[in-house]
Amino acid sequence: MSDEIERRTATIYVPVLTIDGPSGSGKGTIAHRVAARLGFHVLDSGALYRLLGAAAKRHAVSIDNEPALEVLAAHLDVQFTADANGDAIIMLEGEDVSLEIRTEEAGRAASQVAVLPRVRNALLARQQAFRESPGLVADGRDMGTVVFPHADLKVFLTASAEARAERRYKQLLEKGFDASLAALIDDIRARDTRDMERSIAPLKPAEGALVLDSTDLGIEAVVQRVIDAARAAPELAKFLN
Ligand SMILES: Nc1ncnc2c1ncn2[C@@H]1O[C@H](COP(=O)(O)OP(=O)(O)OP(=O)(O)O)[C@@H](O)[C@H]1O
Ligand SMILES: Nc1ccn([C@H]2C[C@H](O)[C@@H](COP(=O)(O)O)O2)c(=O)n1
Repeated sequence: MSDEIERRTATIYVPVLTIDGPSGSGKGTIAHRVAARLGFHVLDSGALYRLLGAAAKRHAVSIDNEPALEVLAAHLDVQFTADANGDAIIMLEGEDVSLEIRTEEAGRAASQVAVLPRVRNALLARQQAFRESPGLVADGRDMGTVVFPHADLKVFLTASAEARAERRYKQLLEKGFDASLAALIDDIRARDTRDMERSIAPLKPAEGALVLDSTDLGIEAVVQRVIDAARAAPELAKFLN
Protein backbone atom coordinates (compact mmCIF):
# COMPACT_ATOMS: atom_id res chain seq x y z
CA MET A 1 0.00 0.00 0.00
CA SER A 2 1.44 3.41 -0.96
CA ASP A 3 2.04 5.97 1.79
CA GLU A 4 -0.73 8.16 0.38
CA ILE A 5 -3.31 5.37 0.34
CA GLU A 6 -2.24 4.26 3.80
CA ARG A 7 -2.53 7.82 5.08
CA ARG A 8 -6.03 8.16 3.64
CA THR A 9 -7.33 4.82 4.87
CA ALA A 10 -5.82 4.96 8.34
CA THR A 11 -8.60 5.61 10.82
CA ILE A 12 -7.51 7.66 13.78
CA TYR A 13 -9.32 6.69 16.95
CA VAL A 14 -10.60 9.73 18.80
CA PRO A 15 -11.31 9.11 22.49
CA VAL A 16 -14.42 10.57 24.13
CA LEU A 17 -15.17 11.29 27.77
CA THR A 18 -18.77 12.19 28.61
CA ILE A 19 -20.06 14.21 31.56
CA ASP A 20 -23.83 14.17 32.04
CA GLY A 21 -25.85 15.54 34.91
CA PRO A 22 -28.58 17.92 36.02
CA SER A 23 -28.53 21.68 35.74
CA GLY A 24 -25.89 23.37 37.88
CA SER A 25 -24.09 20.16 38.83
CA GLY A 26 -20.87 21.66 37.42
CA LYS A 27 -20.67 19.73 34.14
CA GLY A 28 -19.49 22.70 32.07
CA THR A 29 -16.88 23.82 34.60
CA ILE A 30 -15.53 20.30 35.07
CA ALA A 31 -15.64 19.51 31.33
CA HIS A 32 -13.55 22.60 30.49
CA ARG A 33 -10.98 21.96 33.21
CA VAL A 34 -10.64 18.26 32.41
CA ALA A 35 -10.33 19.06 28.69
CA ALA A 36 -7.63 21.66 29.42
CA ARG A 37 -5.68 19.11 31.48
CA LEU A 38 -5.95 16.46 28.75
CA GLY A 39 -5.57 18.83 25.77
CA PHE A 40 -8.98 17.67 24.43
CA HIS A 41 -11.80 19.60 22.71
CA VAL A 42 -15.07 20.38 24.53
CA LEU A 43 -18.69 20.00 23.46
CA ASP A 44 -21.19 22.06 25.47
CA SER A 45 -24.30 20.34 24.11
CA GLY A 46 -26.65 22.36 26.33
CA ALA A 47 -25.52 25.48 24.46
CA LEU A 48 -26.96 24.02 21.24
CA TYR A 49 -30.39 23.59 22.86
CA ARG A 50 -30.12 27.08 24.38
CA LEU A 51 -29.17 28.49 20.94
CA LEU A 52 -32.16 26.78 19.38
CA GLY A 53 -34.43 28.34 22.01
CA ALA A 54 -32.89 31.75 21.25
CA ALA A 55 -33.26 31.22 17.49
CA ALA A 56 -36.91 30.27 17.97
CA LYS A 57 -37.51 33.54 19.83
CA ARG A 58 -35.74 35.55 17.10
CA HIS A 59 -37.76 33.93 14.33
CA ALA A 60 -41.04 33.97 16.30
CA VAL A 61 -41.28 30.19 16.20
CA SER A 62 -43.40 28.74 19.00
CA ILE A 63 -41.49 26.60 21.51
CA ASP A 64 -43.73 23.60 20.75
CA ASN A 65 -43.82 23.87 16.94
CA GLU A 66 -41.82 20.69 16.32
CA PRO A 67 -41.66 20.76 12.48
CA ALA A 68 -40.49 24.42 12.42
CA LEU A 69 -38.00 23.81 15.25
CA GLU A 70 -36.61 20.80 13.41
CA VAL A 71 -35.89 23.01 10.38
CA LEU A 72 -34.33 25.71 12.60
CA ALA A 73 -32.17 23.09 14.35
CA ALA A 74 -30.96 21.66 11.05
CA HIS A 75 -29.93 25.11 9.80
CA LEU A 76 -28.76 26.64 13.07
CA ASP A 77 -26.07 29.19 12.15
CA VAL A 78 -23.73 29.03 15.15
CA GLN A 79 -20.05 29.48 15.88
CA PHE A 80 -18.11 28.51 19.00
CA THR A 81 -14.92 30.51 19.58
CA ALA A 82 -13.02 31.83 22.60
CA ASP A 83 -11.74 35.21 23.72
CA ALA A 84 -8.14 35.97 24.75
CA ASN A 85 -8.82 34.56 28.27
CA GLY A 86 -10.12 31.32 26.79
CA ASP A 87 -13.74 32.13 27.74
CA ALA A 88 -16.32 30.79 25.29
CA ILE A 89 -17.82 33.17 22.75
CA ILE A 90 -20.99 31.82 21.18
CA MET A 91 -22.36 33.41 18.03
CA LEU A 92 -25.87 32.97 16.64
CA GLU A 93 -26.45 34.24 13.10
CA GLY A 94 -23.35 36.44 13.43
CA GLU A 95 -24.33 37.95 16.80
CA ASP A 96 -22.58 37.32 20.12
CA VAL A 97 -25.21 35.65 22.35
CA SER A 98 -22.80 34.25 24.98
CA LEU A 99 -24.55 36.08 27.83
CA GLU A 100 -28.08 35.99 26.44
CA ILE A 101 -28.18 32.18 26.32
CA ARG A 102 -27.07 31.83 29.98
CA THR A 103 -30.21 33.32 31.53
CA GLU A 104 -32.70 31.10 33.37
CA GLU A 105 -35.28 31.98 30.70
CA ALA A 106 -32.93 30.63 28.01
CA GLY A 107 -32.35 27.47 30.08
CA ARG A 108 -36.09 26.94 30.39
CA ALA A 109 -36.65 27.39 26.65
CA ALA A 110 -33.75 24.95 25.95
CA SER A 111 -35.30 22.37 28.24
CA GLN A 112 -38.65 22.78 26.45
CA VAL A 113 -37.33 22.38 22.89
CA ALA A 114 -35.22 19.45 24.11
CA VAL A 115 -38.29 17.27 24.73
CA LEU A 116 -39.02 17.15 20.98
CA PRO A 117 -37.69 14.00 19.25
CA ARG A 118 -37.26 15.62 15.81
CA VAL A 119 -35.24 18.45 17.35
CA ARG A 120 -32.94 16.00 19.15
CA ASN A 121 -32.47 14.03 15.98
CA ALA A 122 -31.65 17.18 13.98
CA LEU A 123 -28.92 18.08 16.50
CA LEU A 124 -27.41 14.60 16.77
CA ALA A 125 -24.90 14.64 13.90
CA ARG A 126 -23.88 18.21 14.75
CA GLN A 127 -22.91 17.07 18.24
CA GLN A 128 -21.09 13.96 17.01
CA ALA A 129 -19.03 16.15 14.63
CA PHE A 130 -17.29 17.69 17.66
CA ARG A 131 -15.40 14.39 18.06
CA GLU A 132 -12.06 15.54 16.70
CA SER A 133 -8.49 14.51 17.39
CA PRO A 134 -6.87 14.38 19.91
CA GLY A 135 -10.07 13.80 21.94
CA LEU A 136 -13.34 15.19 23.22
CA VAL A 137 -14.94 15.93 26.57
CA ALA A 138 -18.71 16.21 25.96
CA ASP A 139 -21.11 17.62 28.55
CA GLY A 140 -24.90 17.43 28.60
CA ARG A 141 -27.79 15.17 29.53
CA ASP A 142 -27.51 12.29 27.04
CA MET A 143 -23.85 12.33 26.02
CA GLY A 144 -23.12 8.88 27.45
CA THR A 145 -26.55 7.36 26.78
CA VAL A 146 -27.34 8.52 23.21
CA VAL A 147 -24.80 10.78 21.49
CA PHE A 148 -21.61 8.87 22.39
CA PRO A 149 -22.85 5.49 23.69
CA HIS A 150 -19.38 3.96 23.20
CA ALA A 151 -17.51 6.71 25.08
CA ASP A 152 -14.28 5.63 26.77
CA LEU A 153 -15.31 7.09 30.11
CA LYS A 154 -18.79 8.17 31.22
CA VAL A 155 -19.30 10.39 34.24
CA PHE A 156 -22.63 11.31 35.83
CA LEU A 157 -22.16 14.43 37.92
CA THR A 158 -24.79 15.41 40.43
CA ALA A 159 -25.35 17.53 43.57
CA SER A 160 -28.33 18.41 45.76
CA ALA A 161 -30.87 20.84 44.24
CA GLU A 162 -30.07 23.33 47.04
CA ALA A 163 -26.31 23.25 46.37
CA ARG A 164 -26.91 23.63 42.64
CA ALA A 165 -29.30 26.56 43.14
CA GLU A 166 -26.79 28.31 45.40
CA ARG A 167 -24.02 27.88 42.83
CA ARG A 168 -26.29 29.21 40.10
CA TYR A 169 -27.32 32.13 42.34
CA LYS A 170 -23.68 33.18 42.86
CA GLN A 171 -22.92 32.69 39.17
CA LEU A 172 -25.84 34.89 38.08
CA LEU A 173 -24.94 37.68 40.52
CA GLU A 174 -21.32 37.58 39.30
CA LYS A 175 -22.58 38.03 35.74
CA GLY A 176 -24.67 41.02 36.80
CA PHE A 177 -28.09 39.31 36.55
CA ASP A 178 -30.82 39.65 39.19
CA ALA A 179 -31.71 36.38 40.92
CA SER A 180 -33.85 34.91 43.71
CA LEU A 181 -32.56 31.80 45.46
CA ALA A 182 -36.06 30.46 46.14
CA ALA A 183 -37.07 30.91 42.49
CA LEU A 184 -33.84 29.21 41.38
CA ILE A 185 -34.53 26.14 43.56
CA ASP A 186 -38.04 25.86 42.07
CA ASP A 187 -36.66 26.33 38.58
CA ILE A 188 -33.95 23.71 39.04
CA ARG A 189 -36.46 21.19 40.37
CA ALA A 190 -38.84 21.87 37.47
CA ARG A 191 -36.00 21.50 34.95
CA ASP A 192 -34.81 18.26 36.64
CA THR A 193 -38.30 16.82 36.36
CA ARG A 194 -38.67 17.80 32.69
CA ASP A 195 -35.18 16.56 31.76
CA MET A 196 -35.57 13.26 33.67
CA GLU A 197 -39.13 12.44 32.77
CA ARG A 198 -39.19 13.17 29.04
CA SER A 199 -39.80 10.15 26.85
CA ILE A 200 -36.75 10.68 24.61
CA ALA A 201 -33.14 10.66 25.89
CA PRO A 202 -34.10 11.33 29.51
CA LEU A 203 -31.41 12.47 31.92
CA LYS A 204 -30.07 9.38 33.72
CA PRO A 205 -26.67 7.84 34.41
CA ALA A 206 -25.36 5.83 31.45
CA GLU A 207 -24.67 2.17 32.12
CA GLY A 208 -21.25 1.87 33.73
CA ALA A 209 -21.02 5.60 34.46
CA LEU A 210 -18.91 6.87 37.33
CA VAL A 211 -21.45 8.68 39.51
CA LEU A 212 -19.97 11.67 41.35
CA ASP A 213 -21.94 13.69 43.90
CA SER A 214 -20.27 17.09 44.17
CA THR A 215 -22.51 18.53 46.92
CA ASP A 216 -19.57 18.51 49.33
CA LEU A 217 -16.71 18.40 46.82
CA GLY A 218 -14.81 21.42 45.53
CA ILE A 219 -14.20 21.94 41.81
CA GLU A 220 -10.58 20.77 41.83
CA ALA A 221 -11.45 17.64 43.81
CA VAL A 222 -14.05 16.72 41.17
CA VAL A 223 -11.60 17.42 38.34
CA GLN A 224 -9.00 15.19 39.98
CA ARG A 225 -11.48 12.32 40.39
CA VAL A 226 -12.38 12.51 36.71
CA ILE A 227 -8.71 12.63 35.67
CA ASP A 228 -7.93 9.64 37.92
CA ALA A 229 -10.82 7.72 36.35
CA ALA A 230 -9.58 8.66 32.86
CA ARG A 231 -6.12 7.33 33.70
CA ALA A 232 -7.69 4.12 34.99
CA ALA A 233 -9.82 3.61 31.85
CA PRO A 234 -7.79 1.21 29.66
CA GLU A 235 -8.62 2.67 26.22
CA LEU A 236 -8.46 6.29 27.34
CA ALA A 237 -5.20 5.97 29.27
CA LYS A 238 -3.33 5.25 26.00
CA PHE A 239 -4.12 8.77 24.81
CA LEU A 240 -3.01 10.59 27.95
CA ASN A 241 0.48 11.89 28.77
N1 LIG B 1 -17.92 21.22 42.86
C1 LIG B 1 -18.29 22.49 42.85
N2 LIG B 1 -18.29 23.19 43.98
C2 LIG B 1 -18.69 24.49 44.01
N3 LIG B 1 -19.09 25.18 42.92
C3 LIG B 1 -19.10 24.54 41.77
C4 LIG B 1 -18.72 23.17 41.67
N4 LIG B 1 -18.85 22.79 40.39
C5 LIG B 1 -19.30 23.88 39.72
N5 LIG B 1 -19.44 24.92 40.55
C6 LIG B 1 -19.96 26.26 40.20
O1 LIG B 1 -21.35 26.10 39.97
C7 LIG B 1 -21.78 26.95 38.91
C8 LIG B 1 -22.51 26.11 37.86
O2 LIG B 1 -21.56 25.29 37.22
P1 LIG B 1 -21.70 24.91 35.68
O3 LIG B 1 -22.20 26.07 34.89
O4 LIG B 1 -20.43 24.28 35.28
O5 LIG B 1 -22.86 23.81 35.79
P2 LIG B 1 -23.58 23.01 34.64
O6 LIG B 1 -23.90 21.66 35.19
O7 LIG B 1 -22.79 23.06 33.38
O8 LIG B 1 -24.92 23.85 34.50
P3 LIG B 1 -25.94 23.91 33.26
O9 LIG B 1 -26.32 22.50 32.95
O10 LIG B 1 -27.12 24.65 33.76
O11 LIG B 1 -25.22 24.59 32.14
C9 LIG B 1 -20.52 27.67 38.41
O12 LIG B 1 -20.46 28.94 38.99
C10 LIG B 1 -19.37 26.82 38.91
O13 LIG B 1 -18.20 27.57 39.16
N1 LIG C 1 -27.40 16.91 25.92
C1 LIG C 1 -28.35 17.79 26.31
C2 LIG C 1 -28.01 19.06 26.77
C3 LIG C 1 -29.01 19.92 27.15
N2 LIG C 1 -30.29 19.52 27.06
C4 LIG C 1 -31.39 20.44 27.40
C5 LIG C 1 -31.95 20.20 28.77
C6 LIG C 1 -31.41 21.31 29.59
O1 LIG C 1 -32.32 21.68 30.63
C7 LIG C 1 -31.20 22.42 28.58
C8 LIG C 1 -30.06 23.38 28.89
O2 LIG C 1 -28.88 22.63 29.13
P1 LIG C 1 -27.67 23.24 30.01
O3 LIG C 1 -27.06 24.34 29.24
O4 LIG C 1 -28.29 23.73 31.27
O5 LIG C 1 -26.74 22.09 30.21
O6 LIG C 1 -30.94 21.78 27.36
C9 LIG C 1 -30.59 18.28 26.64
O7 LIG C 1 -31.78 17.91 26.58
N3 LIG C 1 -29.62 17.44 26.25
